[in-house]
Amino acid sequence: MRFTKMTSLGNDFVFVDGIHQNIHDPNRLAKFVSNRNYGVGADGLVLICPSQNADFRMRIFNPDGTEAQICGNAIRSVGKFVYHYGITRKTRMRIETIAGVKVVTLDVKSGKVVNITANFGSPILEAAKAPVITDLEQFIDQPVEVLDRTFHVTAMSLGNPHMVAFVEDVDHFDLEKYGPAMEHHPLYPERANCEFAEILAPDRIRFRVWERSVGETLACGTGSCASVVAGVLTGRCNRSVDVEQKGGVIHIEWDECTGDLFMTGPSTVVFDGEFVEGNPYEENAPWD
Ligand SMILES: N[C@H](CCC[C@H](N)C(=O)O)C(=O)O
Repeated sequence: MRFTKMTSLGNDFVFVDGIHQNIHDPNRLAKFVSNRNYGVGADGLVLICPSQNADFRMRIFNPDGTEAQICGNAIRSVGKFVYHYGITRKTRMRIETIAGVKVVTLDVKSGKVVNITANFGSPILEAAKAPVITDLEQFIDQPVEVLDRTFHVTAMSLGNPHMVAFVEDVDHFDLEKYGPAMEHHPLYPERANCEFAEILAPDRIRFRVWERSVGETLACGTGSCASVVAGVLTGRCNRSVDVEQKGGVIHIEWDECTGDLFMTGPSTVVFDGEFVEGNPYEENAPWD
């Protein structure tokens, strides 16, 4: 089985072409490839599959084997992957996910994909669909007690669940302490990807993320969108924002007319390879 390692701002994934290869039990494969000691090492596994109603279908699995609905950095990387490996000549394509079909556009210069834009559509602000357990219709800037602190939280779905809290001095924020407690907070029946964000300027945000089923990652695409949406809804930022993360900067635009969220940034093909002795389906394996 061949695979490709790609990274988008340090949010790294193992990509497997499921169009030309037959992949069984991707949940288990995800645990194996993601393991940084026994496997390749990644924030998850991405399968590129044929689609009935779009150009391609993407499936994304977390390192614990659970399947997520969508991933912002991975879907942009899928756009680069299919072009880079000549699976398509299109520079604008529709990619199906559990969270719906998203349009991905490639910026190609001298045959190289330099930037990729994904349109995520509108964020889902209805609390019941975020999902958050509350009587409120929307969960915006609401006080939430976590351990010994109260955060003001905005919850939404980008296809996957997010919560955003604004903090001061995010670089010194104790993410290891509050991240897991927030991810597993009883408010979120499906848990949540948690973004702790600092406003640097109306057009510049810096955030750190504690991802559901992963922990801290260097960047999160859907989390960048969620941070800007929360910033706009609470009057903290503009609709066109550069979003800094540990792994780099991504640009987010939230279109006022259509409500669509656009994310633009790079993705790198690091290497490709072939599994030799690793057996992803081994019983009682150390990566379980
Ligand atoms: N890193 C991703 C999100 C992965 C989501 C996953 N951790 C979950 O929803 O369970 C991104 O760039 O949007």
